[in-house]
Parts: sequence; C-alpha cells; structure tokens
Amino acid sequence: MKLLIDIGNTRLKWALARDGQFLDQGAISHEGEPAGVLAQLPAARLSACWIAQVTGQAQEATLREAVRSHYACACEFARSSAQWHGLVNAYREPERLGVDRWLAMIAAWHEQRGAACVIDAGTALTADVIGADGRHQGGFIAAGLQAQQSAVLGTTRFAFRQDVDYQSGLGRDTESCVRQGALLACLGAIERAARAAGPAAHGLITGGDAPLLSRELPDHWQLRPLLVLEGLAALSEG
Ligand SMILES: Nc1ncnc2c1ncn2[C@@H]1O[C@H](COP(=O)(O)OP(=O)(O)O)[C@@H](O)[C@H]1O
Ligand SMILES: CC(C)(COP(=O)(O)O)[C@@H](O)C(=O)NCCC(=O)O
Ligand SMILES: [K+]
Repeated sequence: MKLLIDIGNTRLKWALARDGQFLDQGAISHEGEPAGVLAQLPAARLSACWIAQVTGQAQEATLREAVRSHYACACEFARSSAQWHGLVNAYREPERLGVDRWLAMIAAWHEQRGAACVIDAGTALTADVIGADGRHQGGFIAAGLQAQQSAVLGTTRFAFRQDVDYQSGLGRDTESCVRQGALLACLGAIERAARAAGPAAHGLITGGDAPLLSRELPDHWQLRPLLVLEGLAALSEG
C-alpha cells in the first residue's frame, strides 16, 4: 500500500493507493501544523509514502519523523523539476513553482498529453496553462475564495454576518455582496486563464473551493478533487 499526501496551506489531503487505484482518501484541516494531524490517518502497512507540501522546508523533518513513528515507513518529498515526460516547466527556477501546481499539471499531462488549463482553488487560487506540445506557458497566483473575503473584511469596517451562502449573480445585501465579490473575482480569474489557454485546452479544476466554483463554470470544465494526489501517484511511479 502506498500513502500519498498533499499538504496545502489549509488542509492535508491523503489517499491510500494500491496498483495505481485509490482505495481510501480524505482531507483534514491542519492549522499550520500538518505533522500534528498525521495520527488521524488510518493505520496501514505501507510500502511507500510520498508527500507534496507547500508549507515550507522547515516542516519536512517533523513530517518525516511523524510518518516514521505512525507507519514505520520512510517518506519521499515530491519536488518541482524542469520537466516530466515531455511536460516542460516554464519557470526559470523550476524548483520555485509550487509542487502542488506541478503535480496538478503532471496529472493533466499524464492523462491527456494535450493543451490544458489547470485551476487549483485552494487557499490561493492558482492557474497554469499547458500548450499542446507539453510546454507550460505559465500561470498566476491569486487570492482564493476565502482569502478574497478576508482581504475585503480586513481592510474595511462595516458589519458582516458569516452565516450566508453563495448564490449566483449580484448581491442585494452586505453579506451577499461580499460573497459574490469573492466568487466573481475567482470566476473572472478562471475565465481569463481559460482565455489565455485558448479554446482547445481542457479545463480542469481542483481544490477545496472547486465544487462551488465549478457550478458557475461552463459544462466542459472537469471537476477533479484528487488531481494533485493523482499527479503525485504518477510522479511516484517514475
Ligand atoms: N471542510 C473544509 N475545511 C476547510 N476548508 C474548506 C472545507 N471545504 C471547503 N473548504 C474551502 O477550501 C479552501 C481550502 O482548499 P484546499 O484545497 O484544501 O486548500 P489548500 O490546498 O490550500 O490547503 C478553503 O479556503 C475553504 O474555502
Ligand atoms: C501558490 C501556493 C501558495 C498555492 O498553495 P495552496 O493555496 O494550495 O495552499 C503554492 O503553490 C506555493 O507555495 N507556490 C510557490 C510559489 C509559486 O508557485 O511560484
Ligand atoms: K493545493
């Protein structure tokens, strides 16, 4: 059994895989201490453990030790690189590209070997465009859905109630105006990424806010909650 772990700035996502199939998976909020939630993952006899994390190099020793004590298994950390099976990283310093972005692109390229627009709607909202030839054309990093609202609410002074849902269209009270502002900012960024990618590109969206955002996107967008872990599985296979 192989344990795959994707640690973003908000949650740790994990999957247990055998022969390339995911048998179980989950997500846990980690409040800045990802090693602390490892004990909540199910017990298993592991042949390997692969981790992708964007919470800083300083976390790695603690994570390594937590995996060793919980599973008696060594772990490998995924890294962004200049290329992977014909997929070519656009960064001049490839290792600085967030490994979650690189893995989501690997998953897209592994599956379709064609042009793609890959969105990760997590704490940050990232976009990455892959050309038909496998060249990463670049991307962007924007505030995620939650961060958009925190930015507005943190720099203004009006009263705001938390208990309001997202809708479609325009708001007619403070809460829905703030919610819709965040939603439309994310959708606008995604639309621009899609435009930069061109009409032939496959649109793939992952991340904690992907279910909500994908409801507002054209039908051809694919909702792919496990994209980063799928990329990690592909990378771990060589
Ligand atoms: N159960 C949940 N716990 C925390 N955030 C959630 C949950 N469900 C959806 N979200 C949304 O998902 C976002 C985090 O997405 P995720 O892909 O886990 O981020 P990251 O990869 O940055 O850790 C949050 O900002 C929040 O808006
Ligand atoms: C942009 C990110 C913070 C997104 O992480 P997330 O929102 O999923 O937690 C992460 O991919 C990262 O730390 N990237 C390094 C900078 C870069 O990609 O250029
Ligand atoms: K992520």
